[in-house]
Amino acid sequence: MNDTDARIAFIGGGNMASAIIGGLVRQGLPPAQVAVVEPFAEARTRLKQQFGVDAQDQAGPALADADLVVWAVKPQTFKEAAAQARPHVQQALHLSVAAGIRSDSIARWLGTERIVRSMPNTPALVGKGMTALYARSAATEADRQRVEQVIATTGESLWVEQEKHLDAVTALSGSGPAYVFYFLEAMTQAGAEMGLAPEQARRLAIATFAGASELARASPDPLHVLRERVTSKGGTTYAALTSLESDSVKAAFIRALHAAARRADELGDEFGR
Ligand SMILES: NC(=O)C1=CN([C@@H]2O[C@H](COP(=O)(O)OP(=O)(O)OC[C@H]3O[C@@H](n4cnc5c(N)ncnc54)[C@H](OP(=O)(O)O)[C@@H]3O)[C@@H](O)[C@H]2O)C=CC1
Ligand SMILES: O=C(O)[C@@H]1CCC=N1
Repeated sequence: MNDTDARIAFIGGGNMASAIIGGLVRQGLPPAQVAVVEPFAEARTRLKQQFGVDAQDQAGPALADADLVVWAVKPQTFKEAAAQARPHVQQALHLSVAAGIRSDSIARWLGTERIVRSMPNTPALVGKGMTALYARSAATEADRQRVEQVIATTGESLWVEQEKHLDAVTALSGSGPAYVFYFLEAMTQAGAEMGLAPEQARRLAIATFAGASELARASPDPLHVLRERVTSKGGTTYAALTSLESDSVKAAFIRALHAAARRADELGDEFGR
C-alpha cells in the first residue's frame, strides 16, 4: 500500500488500532502518513517502537489532512473522543471499529454522513483478520473501496447490508477469537491432566484448531459431515461428543453468542446517546 497521498488518522491507539496500523505499515504505507491520537503515553511509545508511527496525546490540526479517520476507541469513550476530534476531521471518510455504536450516533456526533462501520477481530494482528463492513448510504463506491483497501492489509472482509447484523458479527467473529482461546485453554488443560507436557498439549490444541479450520475452509462439505468423518462408530470421538451433548455444551455456546449480541445492542443504547 504505497498511496503517496493517502493519510490515515486513528483515534485511539490500542489493540485494534495497532492491528490495522501493523497491517498498513507491513504493506508499505510510510509511517509518516499515519497520525494517531492516543492519550495513554505507554501506548504512544509502543506505536513508535513497533511501527515508527508518531502519536499525539490529543486531537489537533495534524489530523486535518487525513482522508480516512479510523475510530478505534472504546464504545464508552467514543462520544467524548468525537467531540474533541470533530473540528479537525471535517473532510474525511470515517471508519468505526467500535462495538455497538450505531452509525446514527456517529453521524450526529461528527456532523457527517460519510461513515463505514466495521467489526474486525484480533487475528488482524497476524494478517488473518475477518472484518465485516457496513456502509451508510452517503458513503460512495470510492469510499467503500478505500476502506476495503485498508482492511485488506489485515485479512479478509465482507459487507453486510443491514447495520443490525453487525451485532451478530460482533458476537460471532468479533468476540470469536476469545471463544477459540477458551477452547484451546480447555484442550490444553485436559492434555496436561492426562500427562502431556503443557507445551506439547498447547501445540497439539493449536495445530488441531488451525488444521480443522483449514479443512473446513477447503471442503465443500457441511460442517456436520466433517464432524461425522472424525466420529468412528463406538469410538473415542463419539464418547467425547456424547459427553458434550449431555452437558448441553452446544446449546450453552449458542446462548453465549446471543448474550454477546444483546450486549452489543445495549452498548449502542447506553453509549450512543
Ligand atoms: N479488542 C478486540 O478484540 C476488538 C475490539 N473492537 C473495538 O475496537 C475498539 C477499541 O478496542 P481496543 O483496541 O481493544 O481497546 P484499547 O483500550 O486497546 O484501545 C482504545 C484506546 O483508546 C484510547 N482513548 C481513550 N480516550 C481517547 C480519546 N478521547 N481519544 C483518543 N484515544 C482515546 C485509550 O486510552 P486509555 O487506555 O488511556 O483510555 C486506549 O488506548 C472498541 O470500540 C472495541 O469495541 C472491535 C473488534 C475486536
Ligand atoms: O469485547 C468487546 O466488547 C470487543 C468487541 C469485540 C471484541 N472485543
